[in-house]
Amino acid sequence: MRRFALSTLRDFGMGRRISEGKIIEECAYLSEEFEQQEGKSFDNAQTIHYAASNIISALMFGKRFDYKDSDFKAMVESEHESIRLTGTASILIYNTFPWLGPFLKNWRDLMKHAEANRQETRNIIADLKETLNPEMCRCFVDAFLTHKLNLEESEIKDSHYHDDNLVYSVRNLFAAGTDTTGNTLQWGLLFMSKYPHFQEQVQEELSRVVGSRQVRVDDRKNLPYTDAVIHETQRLANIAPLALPHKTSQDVTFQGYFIKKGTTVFPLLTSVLHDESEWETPYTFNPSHFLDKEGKFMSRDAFIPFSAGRRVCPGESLARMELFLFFTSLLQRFRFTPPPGVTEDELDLTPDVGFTLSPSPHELCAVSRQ
Ligand code: HEM
Repeated sequence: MRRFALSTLRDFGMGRRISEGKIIEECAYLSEEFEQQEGKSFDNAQTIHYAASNIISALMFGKRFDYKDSDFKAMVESEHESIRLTGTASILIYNTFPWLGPFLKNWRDLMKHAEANRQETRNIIADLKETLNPEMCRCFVDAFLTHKLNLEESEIKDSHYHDDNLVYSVRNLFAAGTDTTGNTLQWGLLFMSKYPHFQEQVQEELSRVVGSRQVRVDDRKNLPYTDAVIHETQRLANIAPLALPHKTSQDVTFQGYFIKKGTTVFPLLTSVLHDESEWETPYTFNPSHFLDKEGKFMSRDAFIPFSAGRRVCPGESLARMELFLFFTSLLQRFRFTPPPGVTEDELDLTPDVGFTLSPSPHELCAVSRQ
């Protein structure tokens, strides 16, 4: 999937087309939803996932969805549930003994969610096919279909560009791009509520450097403290602890261990992101991990939440742009606090374990700063 999906993304120009503007527009919708809570405590998980999902939707389908659209909500929630199920013990056992699948409730639920999501994707693709104009590419689906038409006209057979692969690619990108960014942003707001002195420093820097205007990607270089807080959020939250399974393409000896060609390998990102020999306080939220003595931003080799090498996350630059703009826009507008009657110490950082790590269900207040 990776090779042709990436070349389609390149044809479509992921970085260029999903402009900063689209994310900024989504920041406004997200802030509006938060504003409507009038400072009362609420669970921000769904709204944040809808916002992240809309960026992928704009890329895949050329449009965003209303947060109240029931088909869209069902699709995002079903994707979230699928990722949770993928990390359950029974599905991990199924991965080793696939014949067990039909006997496992989680496997049957996972298949149900997967089929529902594929069907919803087929419906959206059918609408886009009806209005396809090869001269005017609106989105990833258009780029894929146009490439497919060109191959058919040149009578090239056996290509990867067929309908099933389009559905699977869209689903993979949708799943990979929603929960990851959404969970990270949720962690960021939870850390800010738990550690208000870090939140105040971010807000002080934002007020001093940007003021009340909209933050732009270009501002990042002038916001070292905020950048460090976002990096530290990704490091400590460690939302993709197992990355994705890889397979060795040849026999290899690694740190004295022989690994046979064709062995499935999980690159444990936790072992790097929480490595005691790399980080001064590996288990504590500490933005200084990314700041030098003069307070300038400092990158670290052991910061690999997007993994590394040839299979590094292809959505990294998009995700980094999203995290920066969503996080700064929200902190400019709101102060995040625990619900009334709950102390900062009582905010629980135990993750909800699925294939990704999301914060356990919780509520926060978003108190308007204006
Ligand atoms: C905070 C956000 C994100 C994090 C932490 C993250 C992290 C990762 C990691 C660790 C992997 C596994 C790499 C490996 O195999 O070693 C991965 C793969 C992937 N990511 Fe992301 N990701 C994020 C956002 C995104 C976004 C926004 C997209 C969508 C454009 C995306 C698309 C993908 C895809 C398609 C793969 C699979 C690539 C393959 O099969 O080789 N990710 N991501």
